[in-house]
Amino acid sequence: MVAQVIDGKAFAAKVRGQVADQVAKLKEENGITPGLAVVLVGEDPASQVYVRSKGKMTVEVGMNSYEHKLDVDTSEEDLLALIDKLNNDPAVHGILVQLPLPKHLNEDLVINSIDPAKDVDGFHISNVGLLGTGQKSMVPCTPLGCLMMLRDYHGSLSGMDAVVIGRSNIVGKPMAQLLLGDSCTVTIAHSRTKDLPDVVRRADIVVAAVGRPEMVPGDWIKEGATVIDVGINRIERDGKNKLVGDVDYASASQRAGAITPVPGGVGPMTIACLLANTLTACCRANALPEPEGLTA
Ligand SMILES: NC(=O)C1=CN([C@@H]2O[C@H](COP(=O)(O)OP(=O)(O)OC[C@H]3O[C@@H](n4cnc5c(N)ncnc54)[C@H](OP(=O)(O)O)[C@@H]3O)[C@@H](O)[C@H]2O)C=CC1
Ligand SMILES: Nc1nc(=O)c2c([nH]1)NC[C@@H]1CN(c3ccc(C(=O)N[C@@H](CCC(=O)O)C(=O)O)cc3)C=[N+]21
Repeated sequence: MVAQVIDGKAFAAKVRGQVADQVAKLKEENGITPGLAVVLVGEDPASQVYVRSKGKMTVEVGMNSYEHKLDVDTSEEDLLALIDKLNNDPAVHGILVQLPLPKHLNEDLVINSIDPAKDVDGFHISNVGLLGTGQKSMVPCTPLGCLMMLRDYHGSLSGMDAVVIGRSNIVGKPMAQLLLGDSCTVTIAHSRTKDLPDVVRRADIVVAAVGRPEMVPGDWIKEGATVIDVGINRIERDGKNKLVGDVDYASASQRAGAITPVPGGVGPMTIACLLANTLTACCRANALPEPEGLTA
């Protein structure tokens, strides 16, 4: 079997188009422009690339983008003061603090100081709790993007066996919650999982969020399964820098029914969902109806 490629890049462009339409409507009918503030501490090159790309796409859909670049040795006090300012700024509907933060900053403390209503990453404990109890929340962008692609491809996910490899707070755990919410039978695998190949072989849906280049080979994939590859790994091959996922695409695409590529799969959907979340936050802040099809 040769897998159908799930084109995250094209899907993301469609989602951004929907967001742009809604933003135009908000401006015209309500005189409101959604605003997204992105905070970057330090000069990690990969983070700088993402932040630039987020800023560009924010402006492209008609939103205001506020970038705050702080020195690598910024104190916790100063960072918290900035977040407080953004929490109280009515022009800012979404706040994203780029992770990882430099070691001297307490990530949990920083994230939990963001107003949950503006927490477009969905990382605040209050949003995590709301998601876990099936209540309306801000849903983390990467898992939301994966869910949108799965729903688009399958329609209903009800009753499917899903295996999520990885249990991080930003991808694995919220992904598992969303799949459970769509009535999958969910297994969360991690570095201590016994017989990982056998666990993965049972899955109708495999979501790989590990951070290990091409660690999932094709022969772990059940014939016809859907594979969502979250991994973003930079490697050197044949003297060239390459971006590869956590799944060995060449072999997995010979067995899967559908698969997301890297690049051009989950990554672009993450940014599209960040914009969708900012729009949702803006609508909620103004007691306006929420955009349809852009939330979980
Ligand atoms: N496309 C996108 O938009 C995004 C992509 N990413 C990418 O996704 C990947 C995962 O990110 P993130 O969740 O933040 O990573 P973390 O490092 O926080 O988590 C990795 C998880 O993988 C598990 N793991 C590690 N080694 C193995 C192994 N050999 N077998 C099984 N499980 C293992 C770990 O288990 P344990 O808990 O036991 O240590 C952990 O739960 C990275 O490549 C990252 O770059 C991340 C965010 C967004
Ligand atoms: N607070 C916070 N929220 C995040 O959502 C967050 C974060 N911190 N820290 C880093 C990770 C990673 N992440 C990606 C976003 C887009 C692509 C993306 O667009 N990737 C392109 C390729 C980009 C390239 O060429 O480097 C693709 O896969 O096609 C990848 C990764 C968001 N993250």
